[in-house]
Amino acid sequence: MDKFIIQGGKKLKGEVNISGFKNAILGLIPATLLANDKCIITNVPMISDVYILADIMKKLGADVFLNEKNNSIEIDTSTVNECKASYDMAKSLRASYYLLGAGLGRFGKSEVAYPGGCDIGSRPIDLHIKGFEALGSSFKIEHGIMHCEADKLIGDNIYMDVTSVGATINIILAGVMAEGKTVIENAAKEPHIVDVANFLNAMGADVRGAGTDVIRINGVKELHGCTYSVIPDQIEAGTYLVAAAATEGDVVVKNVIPKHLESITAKLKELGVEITEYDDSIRVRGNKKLNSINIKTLPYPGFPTDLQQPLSVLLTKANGTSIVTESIFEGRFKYVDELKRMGANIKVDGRTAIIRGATPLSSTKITATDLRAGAACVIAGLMADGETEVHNIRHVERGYENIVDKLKAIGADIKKVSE
Ligand SMILES: CC(=O)N[C@H]1[C@@H](OP(=O)(O)OP(=O)(O)OC[C@H]2O[C@@H](n3ccc(=O)[nH]c3=O)[C@H](O)[C@@H]2O)O[C@H](CO)[C@@H](O)[C@@H]1O
Ligand SMILES: C=C(OP(=O)(O)O)C(=O)O
Repeated sequence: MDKFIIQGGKKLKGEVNISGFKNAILGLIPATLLANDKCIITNVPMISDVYILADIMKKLGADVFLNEKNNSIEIDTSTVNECKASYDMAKSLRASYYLLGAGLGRFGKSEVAYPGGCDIGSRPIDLHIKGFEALGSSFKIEHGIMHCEADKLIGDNIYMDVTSVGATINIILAGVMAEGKTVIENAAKEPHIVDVANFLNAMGADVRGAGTDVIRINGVKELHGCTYSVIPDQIEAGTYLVAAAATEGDVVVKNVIPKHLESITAKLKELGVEITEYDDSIRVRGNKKLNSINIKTLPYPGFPTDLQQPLSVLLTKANGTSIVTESIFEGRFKYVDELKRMGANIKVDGRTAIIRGATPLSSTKITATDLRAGAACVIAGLMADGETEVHNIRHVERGYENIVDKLKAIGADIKKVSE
């Protein structure tokens, strides 16, 4: 098991380059199954979730070449004849459920073990199933394996009563080669949905309206390979913006789409952090005195649940009481116990955390309970006096490419060591 050792109190300064979006590439890789051809994807983040998904594609029979040097992946799925992912293949990541929709779209049949992923609360898939059934698929779970099967997929109108990113992507994957028109109403609008739709369109699909709450798909007979570049990771970018502010630093976060980051930059400005936006970068200058603020996580364009944990750490530095409401995942406050051990004054009541600041954080041993909780722990270590050990960093490595090198390059004192 590896851990991070961080000597806190260093102001971050310089430039950091943002990688491709984890939550987009995790949809794009399963989507390649629909092509029966070769796809080349660039700007791929080299993170453990990508390695695991690439391995699953290999086990399904695809020809996969992951090029770490130029952050690309080539996937030829013409050698795949069926879509069966066992428990051992699917258990370690949530995104394995996209194989259900992609396999159904390509073969009319998919068998995928119930997915794993971060322990951040219940992660139902009823809306995914509702969508597949509307397109004509049957569904059953046997011995932990989900089975979908359709003689023929036929487009339909699907209304989602809860806005779900995963279900929106999965229904698009199943619907692109369905006969006729599929309409998804109350669709999620996250940038990664637009990225998956753009990728599928580059493969010859006809998906319109992604990024709005009505997505219209005109089914096509077949898809072909393409070359495509993943959008920048707005959650990684938001994490570095917060880390810079938390250390009262001065950092330019490069290779971002500022529009995707509006909900976080607006909150940072409200806190009293100086933000300057350029075409594809954002400069953040921290401030010693911060105002307390309230945040509520919401589907895009609201404040993202994935940045709730990193931003909450910064709120321990703000004067007064900040209230954080987590409306997407009920289990996303586990990191609070770690912060309390560092001296934070935080009370959690159900889906709300009340953070009283400003409280300095003092270093100790802390443990990442999930991916973004891990990012929060790293930021806490950067803020604290003395040496902080962050354990269970495999969670962090699921979603942050080269985090140690990137932080070191902007002045952090952080290293990864084996326990
Ligand atoms: C809306 C939202 O912020 N989604 C986030 C969610 O996507 P992810 O796709 O994991 O989660 P969903 O968007 O599907 O879930 C949103 C909400 O819908 C509910 N739900 C979902 C599916 C379903 O079939 N039934 C159901 O009731 C969930 O319990 C949750 O409360 O986690 C990802 C990784 O952290 C983030 O990148 C996404 O931005
Ligand atoms: C929880 C996350 O990832 P996943 O849904 O892949 O578990 C995340 O990206 O914050």
